[in-house]
Amino acid sequence: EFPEGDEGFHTYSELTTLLENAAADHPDITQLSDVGSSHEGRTIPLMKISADAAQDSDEPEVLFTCNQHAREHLTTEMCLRIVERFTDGYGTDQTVTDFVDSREIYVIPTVNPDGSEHDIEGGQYQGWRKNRQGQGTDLNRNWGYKWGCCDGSSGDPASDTYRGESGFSAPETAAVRDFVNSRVVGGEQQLEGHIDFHTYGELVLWPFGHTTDDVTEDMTEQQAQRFQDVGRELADSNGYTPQQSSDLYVTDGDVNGWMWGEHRILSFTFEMYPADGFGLDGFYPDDEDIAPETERNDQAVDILLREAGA
Ligand SMILES: NS(=O)(=O)N[C@@H](Cc1ccccc1)C(=O)O
Ligand SMILES: [Zn+2]
Repeated sequence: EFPEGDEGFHTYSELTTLLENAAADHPDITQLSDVGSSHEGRTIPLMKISADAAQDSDEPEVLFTCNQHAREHLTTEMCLRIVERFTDGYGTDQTVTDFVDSREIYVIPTVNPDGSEHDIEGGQYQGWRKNRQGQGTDLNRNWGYKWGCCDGSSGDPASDTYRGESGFSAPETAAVRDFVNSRVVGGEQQLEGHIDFHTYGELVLWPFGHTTDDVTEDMTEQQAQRFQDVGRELADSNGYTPQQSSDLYVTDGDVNGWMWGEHRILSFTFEMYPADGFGLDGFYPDDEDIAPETERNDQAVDILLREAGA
């Protein structure tokens, strides 16, 4: 359970109930399923939001993933905000209605349910980041593009950036990989945009993380320019700072590298509130901060949905 005073955050069972209720209340525009199970056997839920959700329409698809890192609970609330806004707002909010009618929106509110539940064990924050496999794998170093290539992760199982034994050695990254791979239809990847939500630092990040080069064998100058242009527009909308992720620090095996490197999906990381300098406390904002700090990204979500159709 969350500590006293932080009841506004959703536990795994509470988020599961919220998703089930949203699907029951909006049967025509939602399809609740899952992408597989975690190391400890928890289902990793997948919520699809789209008009005629039960059909695979020929519309641009977008994915939002949250809570790769266990202690970053505000990101779970960010994904639940997206679910609630695009279900409750359908038929009343014009922008929401237009996107639900013209896109297929996929939301995974927790990629790391085991780690997230461990982090709040006994109603005390554990400061936990990784999954619960052995001493834990950092899911955001376990993706199979340039895995372990560039000193952007650790080979020490005790490290908080332990990359795992191999790319996709964690069942959680493998499950999301399998879902994204399944969206290649007729040789075409249907997903065009992705945001992976993290805390904290108030940043908009884009690939690549494994090199400080803007242009590589998998990123042309024009493609790098598009990441910069869209990244800056996203950051203008929420007041975050835009930058290539390697300008922050070098990482390898991160999700954005794989989404773009493997599938050419326009993939960003958002580091949410707070900005900086709070140490471990920065991962544990008050639940009074949930509404303002998730709504702060509504416009950015709309920008990504627009870009997916561009
Ligand atoms: N949320 S965080 O504090 O772990 N920061 C993220 C930042 C990050 C995210 C995506 C690519 C490169 C770097 C991390 O995975 O290190
Ligand atoms: Zn993170």
